[in-house]
Amino acid sequence: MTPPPYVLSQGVLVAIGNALSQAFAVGIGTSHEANKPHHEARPCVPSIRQRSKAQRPSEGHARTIVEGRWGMCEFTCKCANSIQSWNPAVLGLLDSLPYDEEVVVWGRRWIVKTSTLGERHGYGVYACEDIIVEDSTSCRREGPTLFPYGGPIYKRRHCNMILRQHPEWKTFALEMDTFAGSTRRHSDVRVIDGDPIRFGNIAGFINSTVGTRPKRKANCEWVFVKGPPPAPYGETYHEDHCLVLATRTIRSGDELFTHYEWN
Ligand SMILES: C[S@@+](CC[C@H](N)C(=O)[O-])C[C@H]1O[C@@H](n2cnc3c(N)ncnc32)[C@H](O)[C@@H]1O
Repeated sequence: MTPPPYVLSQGVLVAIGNALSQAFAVGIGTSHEANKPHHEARPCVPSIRQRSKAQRPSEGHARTIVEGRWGMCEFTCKCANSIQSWNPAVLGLLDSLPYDEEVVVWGRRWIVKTSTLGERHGYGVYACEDIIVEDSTSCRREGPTLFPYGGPIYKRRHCNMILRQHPEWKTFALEMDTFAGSTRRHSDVRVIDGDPIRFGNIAGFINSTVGTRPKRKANCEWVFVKGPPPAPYGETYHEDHCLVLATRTIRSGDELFTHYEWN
């Protein structure tokens, strides 16, 4: 015998309809917000970039630091044909760096303002919180990570060409492969264009101890590290990179200094 067709009352149908429409609305995130005017809508979920600005990198990350010395480079060359674009967010840097205003980079607070060296030497980077280095003599290269030295990477020969056209960029170019044992040819050595204005590279505002009076002591150092940066930055940036590490305890209000030839 054929079973009778299953008949639902109108009340049951309405109840099911309401339940379905509610479930669907929750699924697309509009249930109780749907009737609000547009400007009251909640902000969207933070992007990786927003999160990375506020997050301090994991210190447990094993670093393979390559011994060597890095310095700003001087260039001469002919002409440029390819200038790379670069997104500061891939290394957790800010799009732009305001002066005289606190910013958070890699989970620490900093301010960029006129250097203690004096106005004619431009800006410097100051800590807005204490950064403790436990044993500054024996752990020099194990100090806390401050932030990366970021920007588009060029081979030296291409950078030479570009800097010929833009001589104002040269003070921020950092050579990566200058350590003993590097097998790269001179012209293939990689150079980071770390212009802080164009690329949010806060490290580009760090001044040198060289020639300072009274003599400034270096409290940080940039190092070349094989492989990606510590989490969460390694998720989007997979290459070798340069980091700025604290080498001595830095107190809130101290200006960062490292040793590099700039003249
Ligand atoms: C990487 S930038 C540092 C940020 C720079 N003060 C600025 O505002 O752009 C290097 C330049 O800063 C200046 N500078 C860095 N260290 C210095 C020092 N010890 N004495 C004088 N000027 C210095 C020089 O003009 C140098 O070319």
